[in-house]
Amino acid sequence: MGKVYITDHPLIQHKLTYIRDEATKTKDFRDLVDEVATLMAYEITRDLPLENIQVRTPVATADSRIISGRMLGLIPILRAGLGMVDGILKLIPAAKVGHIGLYRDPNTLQPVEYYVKLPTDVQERLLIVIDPMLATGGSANMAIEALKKRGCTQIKLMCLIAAPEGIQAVQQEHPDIDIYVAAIDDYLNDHGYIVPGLGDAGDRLFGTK
Ligand SMILES: O=P(O)(O)OC[C@H]1O[C@H](OP(=O)(O)OP(=O)(O)O)[C@H](O)[C@@H]1O
Ligand SMILES: O=c1cc[nH]c(=O)[nH]1
Ligand SMILES: [Mg+2]
Repeated sequence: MGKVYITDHPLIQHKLTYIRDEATKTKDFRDLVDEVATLMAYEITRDLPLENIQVRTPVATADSRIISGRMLGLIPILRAGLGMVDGILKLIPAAKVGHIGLYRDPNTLQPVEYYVKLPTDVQERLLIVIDPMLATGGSANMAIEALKKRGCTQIKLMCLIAAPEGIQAVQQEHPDIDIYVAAIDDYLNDHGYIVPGLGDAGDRLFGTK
């Protein structure tokens, strides 16, 4: 079974409070999501392998370490996942970015795929699927499935807020996937929104409501 990591660093929790606050306006919301994504990237890359190298300092030769040729790929689920991409790229600028466009049908709550564009070498990369919200888990499951269908085997999932239902759905369908979240909330309401959550992440990021 994949593990669930709650990134409960005080800075992340502090910023998440203002992300949730309905009084937080679009610009601040976007900046905060960007900052939390950077902080979560620090946690999600914790197990990257290192290799020893020597580097010449102005004084002497230092036995030192660098990340061992691990190629990463960021896979934001459109739209809301886009809000976390730049924050992660600040720490991992060499990562390539693939996009999976999904929207959730408001009546059935089922995800509908409308766009997929991935790096050509996506199968060789360690992939981080990014979406602020893991609600029913339908969108994350469809995105992970789209990657597996194309031969990808190393996949992690990063979300800001998850519902218990979403975590369970991903664990059931993709038991090999580790999930990183800043918070696990209480439940889903009748409209499939996470309670207490933060509302509609895409609308709050892009000011579309
Ligand atoms: O776990 P689920 O029940 O599938 O719900 C989560 C999805 O819903 C939201 O996207 P939305 O459909 O609102 O699209 P948007 O990002 O374009 O607003 C969110 O960003 C997730 O992708
Ligand atoms: O609470 C939710 C659930 C799905 N999508 C969102 O943006 N928010
Ligand atoms: Mg939305």
